[in-house]
Amino acid sequence: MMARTSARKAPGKRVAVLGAGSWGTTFAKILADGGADVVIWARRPELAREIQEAKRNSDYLAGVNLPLGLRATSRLDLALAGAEQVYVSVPSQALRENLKVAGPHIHAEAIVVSLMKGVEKATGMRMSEVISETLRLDESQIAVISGPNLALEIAKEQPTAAVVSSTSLEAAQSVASVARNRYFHSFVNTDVIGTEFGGVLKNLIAVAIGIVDGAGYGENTKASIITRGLVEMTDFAVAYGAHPETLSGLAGLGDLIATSQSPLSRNNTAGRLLGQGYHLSDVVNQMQQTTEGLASVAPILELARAKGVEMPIVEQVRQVLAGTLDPKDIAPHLTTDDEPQGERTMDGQAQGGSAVRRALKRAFDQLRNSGRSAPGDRP
Ligand SMILES: NC(=O)C1=CN([C@@H]2O[C@H](COP(=O)(O)OP(=O)(O)OC[C@H]3O[C@@H](n4cnc5c(N)ncnc54)[C@H](O)[C@@H]3O)[C@@H](O)[C@H]2O)C=CC1
Ligand SMILES: O=C(CO)COP(=O)(O)O
Repeated sequence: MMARTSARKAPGKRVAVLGAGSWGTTFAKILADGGADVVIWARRPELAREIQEAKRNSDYLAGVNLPLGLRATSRLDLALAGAEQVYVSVPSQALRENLKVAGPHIHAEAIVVSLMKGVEKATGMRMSEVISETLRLDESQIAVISGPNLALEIAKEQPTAAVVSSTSLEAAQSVASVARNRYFHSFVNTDVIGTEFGGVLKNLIAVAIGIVDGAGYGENTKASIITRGLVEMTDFAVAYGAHPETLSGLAGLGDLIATSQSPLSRNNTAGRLLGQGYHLSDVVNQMQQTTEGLASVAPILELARAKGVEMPIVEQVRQVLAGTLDPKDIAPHLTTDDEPQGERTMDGQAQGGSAVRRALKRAFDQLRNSGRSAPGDRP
């Protein structure tokens, strides 16, 4: 008689997810559905218990069944023991304090992956920079993931894609091979700056879209802000060393479209409430989940000033937040009146700003000289 071969699958890579909010929990599901052995850390023991025992997270993902193999704990040491990859999804302003506690339990060779889309208010640092500074890891141990990824849609297994970025292509590919399943596809690139800033900046434009929506403007206004917003995003990111192509990819335009159009977006929702005339304090009280865009406006404008980048839309978001601009006046003033009209008034990314033009020229020169394919999202 022929021996039956065992159908049991080899255990997947052991990974940890820190943060059991809507994105952390959804990402844990993505990883577990892709075959990884996942332990998620929740701050609150009762939430860890609910995920562990009922395979539910009713506060953040009502009605979603989580994978049976997903484990949860409120103990960082248990979540991180043996984890080869650590995915972090806490509010950006809380990253540093969380890493200080988690750091000693993270394996020396683990890859730490940021799922977050904010900058640290006090320092203006990107999340990968905070990870690098706090954990003192080699660059090849840090990756970020960004893209059009509204948590609830993905938790319902609606197909989408994202970009895994690391300065080490090998690290990006290693993460992408784990963060991938039948409904979630991970592309890779090595432009960490562009990928991270794409996620941060689209939040600000989504707040602007929400504001004009709430103020009663229609599709032309929103399309104008999305398009000009992309120019601001690209100008800014390129000034900090990003490839312009990244901003036209999933982590830039892709996420901008998803976030600007969806009522599931907290940034868009917060903007809409501001546009309807609610004060910032009321909006903050009403938002029960992380709304990164509200905290990012001030540090991003400061970083923009440091590089001489003009961001008229983001500047007007700041004024609405400060209560010094009536939401009805945010559009269609896509440029300020008291500044000279220069190349900003030209349309199209190639003419949108001198930083973009310089970067495009640099990229084309490099391509001509190297004969390699353009940087960007790769399968
Ligand atoms: N929700 C989404 O659709 C997506 C969110 N993101 C990003 O993921 C990050 C996390 O967002 P969400 O999971 O949506 O937020 P959330 O508000 O749903 O969850 C945040 C989680 O962090 C935990 N946490 C740990 N330390 C904390 C502290 N000191 N203060 C407050 N909360 C603390 C909370 O308990 C909670 O479980 C953000 O940077 C967001 O931009 C990225 C892609 C999609
Ligand atoms: O980043 C997101 C979608 O890609 C989620 O957007 P919000 O944080 O605005 O909900």
